[in-house]
Order: sequence, then structure tokens, then C-alpha cells
Amino acid sequence: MKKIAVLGSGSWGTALSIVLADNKHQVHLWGREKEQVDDINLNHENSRYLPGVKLPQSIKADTDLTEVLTGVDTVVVVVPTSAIREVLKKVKQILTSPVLFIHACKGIEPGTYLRVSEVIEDEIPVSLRSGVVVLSGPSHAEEVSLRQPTTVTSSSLDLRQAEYVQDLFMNQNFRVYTNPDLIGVELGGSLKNIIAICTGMTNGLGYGDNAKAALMTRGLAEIARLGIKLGANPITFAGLAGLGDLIVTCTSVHSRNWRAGNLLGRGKDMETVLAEMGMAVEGIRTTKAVYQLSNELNVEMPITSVLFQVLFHEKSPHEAVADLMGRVKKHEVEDLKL
Ligand SMILES: NC(=O)c1ccc[n+]([C@@H]2O[C@H](COP(=O)([O-])OP(=O)(O)OC[C@H]3O[C@@H](n4cnc5c(N)ncnc54)[C@H](O)[C@@H]3O)[C@@H](O)[C@H]2O)c1
Ligand SMILES: O=P(O)(O)OC[C@H](O)CO
Repeated sequence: MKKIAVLGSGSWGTALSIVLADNKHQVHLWGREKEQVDDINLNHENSRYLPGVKLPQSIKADTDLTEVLTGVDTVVVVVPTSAIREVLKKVKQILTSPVLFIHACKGIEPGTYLRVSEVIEDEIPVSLRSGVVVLSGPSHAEEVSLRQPTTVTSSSLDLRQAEYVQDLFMNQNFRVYTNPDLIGVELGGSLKNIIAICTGMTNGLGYGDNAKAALMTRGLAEIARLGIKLGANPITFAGLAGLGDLIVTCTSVHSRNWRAGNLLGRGKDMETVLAEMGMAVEGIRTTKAVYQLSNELNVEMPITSVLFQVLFHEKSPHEAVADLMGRVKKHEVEDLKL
């Protein structure tokens, strides 16, 4: 049994805490909202993010970050990527000895184009980290919290640390594979959100499964194209952190990215959509980062590019579809550049 700090008491931080508590680890969950922390401690529920789910009584929540970090050597970071730096800056003020950072976030930082493991390395001095591991894959918090069968991937530059994380989380409902391709695993988990917004949007426009399959397939081609350029192993995109997560996010009503896209497709504006969601929609920031990065690297990403125009330059979803369908003719496989 280990004492583990989980930073972020939203949907995914809470669901991962359930997995760790089921594995008999002592979970100390940090949340910034007192109301939520009290709900977890007193009612053993997180009714704002996972209504109706009973949490193991062993999970203790706290708003005091120092308290949560005391005596731990393993820290799971599960806040939206927009909050990562802010949280890490607080963490490094508190730590006095190195900890293993596990992150379960899916996004790319606009401006720097850094993956979350790179943001951790950027913010946390070597003297305060013993390693960085990502846990990613097709996993909706709503299903994990009900202990439904789920498979994910643990990845790190140090395979032994990925295996350590595999052992921490793995149980009969939650199967964890390892993959040494940190770049591919982080990119797969982040970039699928862009495509999920698009599939939600086409559903919102009234289009069906043909459009969804087209976006997922051609979306995977452009994810792989950028990934290969950045040094990822192309095979990773056929695995859990690639195709697996693309499927689960593009086809599920649980997905916040899909739902946000769906509302946009139904004609709602971005401000209304974000207010209605009230949860992290990672794909929006990631679209901006990836659009800019792909332009800098001269990697063709037509789906990301039209979504960027919809999200940030008021292109209508109808026009975006017309742009994609009216592109010059192409060879399919040659276009993959694998
Ligand atoms: N929800 C899922 O099913 C799921 C699955 C896999 C990965 N993820 C990833 O996990 C990450 C977190 O997503 P989530 O679903 O838990 O989001 P969420 O919207 O459900 O919850 C976000 C949590 O972060 C907290 N937060 C926001 N800004 C903060 C800040 N500055 N300081 C401290 N806390 C802050 C919020 O209070 C909230 O508790 C995202 O990168 C997401 O892509 C989510
Ligand atoms: O709800 P989403 O769209 O953030 O997706 C959640 C997970 O990333 C699915 O694996």
C-alpha cells in the first residue's frame, strides 16, 4: 500500500482515485473547491462531477496542497492542461524531496507547443522529480468510476517507471499496458480531442456515421502525420492512446469534446457552449496549439485547420464541411506519408 497524492478533484482525478483506492492505496486528493472536498469527505461523493457514484471511504480530500503532498513520493496530476503550470508552480514551492510525477492530462500548451510531460520537466527542477510518466488511453471517468472494463497505456522514457505505474493502477476492471513511446502516447491522447469536436459538430449539423468515419479516419492520418514529424512511433497511433482513444472520444456522449462540438454544430456560439459544459474541453486550446505548430512545421492538417477557423475565426460549421469536401483530389495511402 502506498500513500499517493492526486491533484485535481474533477471527473478524472476522482475516477483515478477510485482505481487507486480499490487497489488499497491511501489516496489524498487535492481539490481547490471546499464544497467539493467536503462532499467527498462527508458524503463520499463528488456530486458535481460524478453524480450518483459512491466513493471508497478511504479517499481523503483536502484543499491544503501542503497537507496532501506531505509524506508522498508519487503524485498524480489531473487538472486541465490550462491549469498545469499554475499547479506545478505551487507544488515545487512545497516539495522538499523528489517525487514521481504521473500525469493523466490530454493537451498541448499553446505558444510553447509542449506536451504535459515537457511542461512538468520545464517547471519542476530535476532535484524534485524522480521521473515523469503519462497514463492515457480510452477511458471515460463516468465508466471507470462504475468499474466498467477499461484499458489504458502507461508511458515514460524510463520503462521501469511505466511498469511501476502499471502495477499501481492495474486491477480486474482497469487493465494497463506500457508503451515506451512517450511522444506518441501524449500526442495521441491530446490530438484526438480535436477530431472529437469535429465529429460532435457534424452530428450537430445532422450528418451521420459516414461523416463520423471520414473524420476519424482522415483525422488519424493527420494525427499520425504530425506525430511522425515530431518523432513518435507510427504504431502507437494504431494503439490505445491513438485509435482507441479516438474511437471512445469521437463516438461517446460522455465526451466533453464531442458534446461541445455537437452544441457548436447545432448553432450555439462558443461562449454559450463553454458555459453549458462547465468542464474541461481540452480540444479547444489544443486546436490552437496544433494549428500553429503544424503551420510552423509545414505539416498538412486540413481538419485541424478548418476547426481552428470555426473556433477562432467564426467560420460556420457548414462552410468548414464544404471546405474539407472541396479539397483537391488526393491518393489516400500516399497521403499518409508513413
Ligand atoms: N474526464 C475524463 O473522462 C478524462 C479521461 C482521461 C483524461 N482526462 C483528462 O484529465 C484532465 C482533467 O480533466 P477532468 O475531466 O478531470 O476535468 P473536469 O472539468 O472534470 O475537472 C477539472 C478539475 O480541475 C480543477 N481545476 C481547474 N483549474 C484549476 C486550477 N487552476 N487549480 C486547481 N484545480 C483546478 C477544477 O476545479 C476541477 O476539479 C484533462 O486533461 C482531461 O483531458 C479526462
Ligand atoms: O470527455 P473528453 O472529451 O475530455 O474525453 C475523455 C477522455 O479523454 C476519453 O478517453
